[in-house]
Amino acid sequence: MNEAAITLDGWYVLHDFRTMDWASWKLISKEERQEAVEEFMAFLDKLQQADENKTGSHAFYTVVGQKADFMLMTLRPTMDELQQLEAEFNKLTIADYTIPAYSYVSVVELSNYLAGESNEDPYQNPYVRGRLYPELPRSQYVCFYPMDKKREGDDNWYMLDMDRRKELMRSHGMIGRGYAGKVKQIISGSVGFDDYEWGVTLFSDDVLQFKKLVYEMRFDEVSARYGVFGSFFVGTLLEGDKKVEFFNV
Ligand code: VOV
Repeated sequence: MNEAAITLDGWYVLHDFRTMDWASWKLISKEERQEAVEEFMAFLDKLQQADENKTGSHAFYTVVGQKADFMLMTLRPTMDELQQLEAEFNKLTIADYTIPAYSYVSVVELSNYLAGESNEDPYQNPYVRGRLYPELPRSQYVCFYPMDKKREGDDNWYMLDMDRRKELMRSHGMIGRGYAGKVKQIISGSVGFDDYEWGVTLFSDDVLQFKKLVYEMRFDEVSARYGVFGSFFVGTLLEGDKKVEFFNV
């Protein structure tokens, strides 16, 4: 049997994509809308509190295009907490005016492909902890897509031996490194949790860097031969006054 990579697993992640039912939203009174927005803002403040206490993290972005209107991404130490947050959101008045568009369930993951030999407990390493329990940045743009590694005929990632996969991942990492400081990536594993094997979430202040990075990776063997991709979502940060303005009609 082939050797599975050993993963380090961090916070659980829910990407929740919603479309606004603007027609229904316009039918209620201005006061009712204001109350619903205030209630939602209080919910977002509570999420922000968790970010500050480092007991979780979240990101709130619009989505450009017809796939959804906004994305709420939440990270928590347990799947149970994610479920509770999702239920809490669904019970808010604003949720009555949203239509579920897409969701993705995963857990932040680091593999051992490029890890050196060490006797220390990686879960105690501050760098590793920063990656597994990330404080999501407030970058201007987000990009999310799910992906698989192919299992077809001769192109089967899961039939490659460990050394070959290490070699390929090294090349992948080298391309990624060229985007240091420009794009922050969060890779979350979703085998057994959702329809694809990983969720890829990218953050940047320059939206064009998503296109450049994803395009450059397409030529790298890991993506060129083995990458299978789901839908792409791209959006802009909702922060400060923009959060409330978004719901103005
Ligand atoms: C911003 C750039 C960037 C950088 C620096 C980077 C580096 C690295 C390293 C060093 C490693 C391996 C160790 C680990 O950390 O797990 C990975 C791992 C992974 N990556 Fe990556 N990746 C990036 C970016 C990046 C992108 C844009 C994509 C999407 C691919 C594309 O074609 O659209 C991606 C995918 C992945 C996946 C699915 C995995 C897990 C694969 C597995 O089989 O386990 N990744 N990645």
